[in-house]
Amino acid sequence: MTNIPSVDLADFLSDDPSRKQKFINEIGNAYEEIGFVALKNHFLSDELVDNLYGEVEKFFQLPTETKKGYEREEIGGQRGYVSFGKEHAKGKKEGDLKEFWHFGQEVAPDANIEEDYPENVIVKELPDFNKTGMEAYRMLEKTGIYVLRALALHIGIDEHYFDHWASNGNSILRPIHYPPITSEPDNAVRAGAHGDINLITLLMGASAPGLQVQRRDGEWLDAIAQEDELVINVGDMLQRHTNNKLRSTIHRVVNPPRELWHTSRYSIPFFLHPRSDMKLNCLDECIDENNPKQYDNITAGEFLHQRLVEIGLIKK
Ligand SMILES: O=C(O)CCC(=O)C(=O)O
Ligand SMILES: [Fe+2]
Repeated sequence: MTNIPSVDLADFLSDDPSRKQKFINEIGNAYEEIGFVALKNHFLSDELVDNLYGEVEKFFQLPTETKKGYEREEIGGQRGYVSFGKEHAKGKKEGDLKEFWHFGQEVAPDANIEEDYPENVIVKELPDFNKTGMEAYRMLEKTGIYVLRALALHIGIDEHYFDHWASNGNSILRPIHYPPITSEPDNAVRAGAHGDINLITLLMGASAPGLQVQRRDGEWLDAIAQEDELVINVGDMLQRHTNNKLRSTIHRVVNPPRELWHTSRYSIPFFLHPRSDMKLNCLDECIDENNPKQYDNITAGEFLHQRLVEIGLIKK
């Protein structure tokens, strides 16, 4: 049982226009309401997911000193390792009870892209870590672009509008380790209530309990997906661009009950970001008399910078 609607990407990819439209309606309605769906028939194979989890668990088991050697504070942790407790939800002072890794975009040399992304950090101890991470990155990016096509049709803009912005975008794959809890955490939680920064998030790992999403009436619901489903939600950039038509739902990861404190939790979100020069200005299609323009104009790059300061990864 899950509290979030389940949708099937095979419907969108079908030759049957009514199945394609069914997918568009289901995901569009879900994103105007709860802001989350569980998606099956994405492009990640079970084998790739298993391999990635294997590599990620091995990485987080490395000695703390080794992991810290992969930390890149000068780029706000946008690549490599970010230590336990460093990131906090916007507006909260206690750090989240998590450590994580960031894989970023790798643009083909002939892609003719001006954007200059920081280099990925290579883990020397684990020969397959980076290769496996980037394979998953590609499959999640591909899945995400199809989801954005469905959303473009739902909004009433060209199906391929987002393709240019999302391909070679500033997306991040973030394997997270929430370690066992060893003492009373007071106000700290595994992940404090937040909205994601980016356009959409594709999450592997919501088959393990902990993730909760906030309904419009304030109620918190457990978001549990099937093993083979990705949980996909709208982030603040897309909410802003669609003038609140699509909802970036607040979510959090709660601490387990005391008898499970000794267990780790792993999850792997893919934060699909556009290129930094994408204008997030509210789309004309989403503005009318009843819903006037709610946000000032801003680019994705400017918005990201603001938020990285607000969550403690960049010092002003
Ligand atoms: O660990 C999870 O299930 C969700 C993590 C999350 O919401 C995030 O990193 O933005
Ligand atoms: Fe999140």
